[in-house]
Amino acid sequence: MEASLTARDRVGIQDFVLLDPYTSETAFLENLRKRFHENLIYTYIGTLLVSVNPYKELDIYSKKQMDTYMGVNFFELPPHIYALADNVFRTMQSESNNHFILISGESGAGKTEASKKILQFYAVSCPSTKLLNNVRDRLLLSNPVLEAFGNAKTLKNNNSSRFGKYMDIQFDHQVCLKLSVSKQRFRFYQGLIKLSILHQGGAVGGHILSYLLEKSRVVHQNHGERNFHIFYQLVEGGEEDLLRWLGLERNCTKYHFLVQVG
Ligand SMILES: Nc1ncnc2c1ncn2[C@@H]1O[C@H](COP(=O)(O)OP(=O)(O)OP(=O)(O)O)[C@@H](O)[C@H]1O
Repeated sequence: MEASLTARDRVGIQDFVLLDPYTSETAFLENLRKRFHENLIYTYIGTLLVSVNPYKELDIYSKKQMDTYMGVNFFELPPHIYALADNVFRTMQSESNNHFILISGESGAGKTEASKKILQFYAVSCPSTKLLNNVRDRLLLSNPVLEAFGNAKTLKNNNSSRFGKYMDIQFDHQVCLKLSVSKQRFRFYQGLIKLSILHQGGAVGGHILSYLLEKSRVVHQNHGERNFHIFYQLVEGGEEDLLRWLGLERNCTKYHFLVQVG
């Protein structure tokens, strides 16, 4: 596997545990900056993964990349969220106990995207049966719906999650994957992914629980922020019959609660 590491992958230090001086915040940030300039957004601190939001599409989430990280020892390849996801999954299987992935960071740091990348990785790498694919598809496809009703533009993030989310997928006879994304106050947000082994077998099902929805946003948005996406999607994209039935006009500016944007 060493052969697949390029000179670019070796920019800076891949694992902060090896950073010298390891207590220096300046050296820490300089290492992150150096790697970020090469579009290397991931760096380890041991088994912890530090991610810097690139705010642009990087070609690092392809099926090929997923295949590369499947079943490979954690430190053999450059740091990646797929390496972390794969490591947790395999450790869970070998140890037959529960594991968690905790995702935290400030608003706009990329937590929601990270949790989606992990789900996408499991969707490809986990054992597949017809029933399991059904559960997997529902979980993945529910994201746009949940984001429509629970996400909004804020000053820090155009697609900020304004609610907490708990997801639970049970894989038939093999594993049970639990995903919990909880929203905390003061614009700090944490995601928790729990993986737990069930008895050996096929897909069982799953459920999603949402909580702590920022309901006040419906009637009040701070300067420069917006209401939940769904209102704009409805007014701009709803079918004529539906809008007529709801007594709505196709013009967001007609509605006070949708135009509090500065
Ligand atoms: N790995 C990534 N690659 C490319 N763009 C990314 C990545 N992660 C995040 N982004 C960009 O940053 C934006 C904000 O990320 P995200 O919504 O995941 O932040 P968040 O930490 O969940 O924020 P909040 O707490 O406000 O919900 C995304 O809409 C996307 O445009």
